[in-house]
Amino acid sequence: MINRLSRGVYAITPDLDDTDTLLQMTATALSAGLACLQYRNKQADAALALNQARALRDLCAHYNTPLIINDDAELAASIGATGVHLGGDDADVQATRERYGSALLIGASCYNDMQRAERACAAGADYVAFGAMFPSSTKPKAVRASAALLTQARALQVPVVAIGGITPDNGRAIVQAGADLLAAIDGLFGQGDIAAAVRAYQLCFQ
Ligand SMILES: Cc1ncc(COP(=O)(O)OP(=O)(O)O)c(N)n1
Ligand SMILES: Cc1ncsc1CCOP(=O)(O)O
Ligand SMILES: [Mg+2]
Repeated sequence: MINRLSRGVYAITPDLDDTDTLLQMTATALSAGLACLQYRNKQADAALALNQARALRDLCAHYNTPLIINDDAELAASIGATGVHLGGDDADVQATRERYGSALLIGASCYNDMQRAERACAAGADYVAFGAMFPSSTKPKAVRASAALLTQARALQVPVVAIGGITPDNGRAIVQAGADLLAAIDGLFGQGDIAAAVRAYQLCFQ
């Protein structure tokens, strides 16, 4: 079982109804080398989410890449995903850890709040995520976080994820500030050449 994410590119899927398109785009990203994939589809009903999550589980297994399910620990556990990502409107980290034990890796949104990150780690989170680092076209109303917070978060001793408006051009400074993983939606799946975009983000870690 994967219990710690490697450094690198953390791709998050866009809201796509068309499962063939989702799988084709995601396979392209996976083939270029991701540290992690998150299935996030805020528009999907339960049947579509189950169908897409299962298909992504099989694809991620082929590429030996961890799959995180956004928002829904029950879905994550039921399909045998690596883990779940939980934010402020989602289930509590501690309750999720108590319910699923070590079966799920748990990631926690910490926005711009170091105390929230400390609480999440104390409750059993396996990684902490901060952001939005920059204006995000995907989530324009997201609160903004500073790069300095990433540096402080190193002390938590779990992988630090940065999210929100991250591009290959601004990502290097974010890695230098302390991010272990760069999470992106539009900078990857909004690009004409998804594999080239993954490789461009990878350069931020060199
Ligand atoms: C890696 C990562 N970081 C942050 C988020 C945002 O989670 P949340 O605040 O619960 O918002 P939604 O994504 O559910 O709209 C994330 N999904 N992944
Ligand atoms: C889910 C989420 N949480 C904060 S910003 C964001 C969206 C990230 O998408 P993008 O990489 O397109 O800015
Ligand atoms: Mg959420």
